[in-house]
Amino acid sequence: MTLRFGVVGTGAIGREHIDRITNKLSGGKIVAVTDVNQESAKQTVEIYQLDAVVYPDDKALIADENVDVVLVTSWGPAHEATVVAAVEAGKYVFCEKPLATTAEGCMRIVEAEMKQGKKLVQVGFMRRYDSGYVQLKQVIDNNEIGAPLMIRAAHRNPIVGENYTTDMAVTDTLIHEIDALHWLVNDDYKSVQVVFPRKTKYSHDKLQDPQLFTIETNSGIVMSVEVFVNCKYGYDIQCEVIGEEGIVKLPEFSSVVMRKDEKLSTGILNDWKYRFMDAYNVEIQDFIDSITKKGEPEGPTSWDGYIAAVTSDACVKAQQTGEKEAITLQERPAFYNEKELQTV
Ligand SMILES: NC(=O)C1=CN([C@@H]2O[C@H](COP(=O)(O)OP(=O)(O)OC[C@H]3O[C@@H](n4cnc5c(N)ncnc54)[C@H](O)[C@@H]3O)[C@@H](O)[C@H]2O)C=CC1
Ligand SMILES: O=C1[C@@H](O)[C@H](O)[C@@H](O)[C@H](O)[C@H]1O
Repeated sequence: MTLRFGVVGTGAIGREHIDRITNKLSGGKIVAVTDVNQESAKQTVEIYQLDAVVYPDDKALIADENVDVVLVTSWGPAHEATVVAAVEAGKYVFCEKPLATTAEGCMRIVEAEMKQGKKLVQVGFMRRYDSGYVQLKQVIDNNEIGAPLMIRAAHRNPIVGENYTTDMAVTDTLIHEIDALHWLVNDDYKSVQVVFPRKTKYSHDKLQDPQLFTIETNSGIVMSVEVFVNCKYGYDIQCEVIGEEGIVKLPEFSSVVMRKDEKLSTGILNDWKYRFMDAYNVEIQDFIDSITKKGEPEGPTSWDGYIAAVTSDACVKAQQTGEKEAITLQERPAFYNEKELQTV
């Protein structure tokens, strides 16, 4: 069985996912595309030589009975309307982060999905498919370092654009740690506080950079997460979990070691695309396989999208107040408890 994808948003990551579904993965095919920029949609069909219909908007694409899956790679604020419409039409959905820009929006998706009586939606939190994170989780789940007590993490981008503002350090960037860290330790968040260290001269007026988030979980694990998006030297993701009996850390990205000019050096990547390339491949292959073999996606759910949105709202509030802000989730519906999420 081949899953037929309709893509909403043919920008950067939309095209990358189209490329991987068409040329690298198995079991999927692009049959429809749309973009508010119709030229971009048409160009995409040409560039990737797709046998796909170009639709004027997401509604027309969702209505196509040849579309089994709606791949949502438009801008964040547009996600909710497309996902709700696709779910109401009974289509599977793979939605890039954020699932919706508000917790209420995510809850509307949760409700629409529960009404359909089966899981249809997966959120693009690809770190759960990164081999380093998967190894970290196995070590923690096997109790090899005892109970986790603290996490030290860092999310560093070399540079961001002029339109990237202080809140986007949360909604665009920290959101990946928000999803990955509670998943790593099987715990829910309780509170968050933010401090702003001395600002780098490389940042602009509307961006406080770097930022340091202290997030506490219900069991008392304290997570210190740095977001630094003008770090200059490269794209760098760090995560170290300190347990009662040992410490486990993400591996460094593998690169050759060079001896030259009296120096021993190794490369650092400069872009998330390369750092998480394998994770995106595994993530989307797993999405395709779980639907074709088991009838529903098994990756991050709409409820995970909701957790991320509630936490993200609290982090943005904490940026504004400077106070410790509570992170309060509604009770998890049994619908999202059915089985443990599977990853690679
Ligand atoms: N998982 C990850 O690591 C990453 C996730 N993302 C997420 O993917 C999404 C897209 O990001 P990019 O591709 O970088 O942005 P982009 O700006 O390159 O592409 C977005 C495309 O969506 C189109 N679009 C916007 N609203 C639309 C609508 N209502 N209907 C149809 N088309 C619409 C735009 O015209 C544009 O072509 C964002 O939500 C972003 O946060 C982006 C980069 C990495
Ligand atoms: O999702 C992503 C980007 O949108 C974001 O801007 C980067 O900070 C993240 O590292 C990347 O994974």
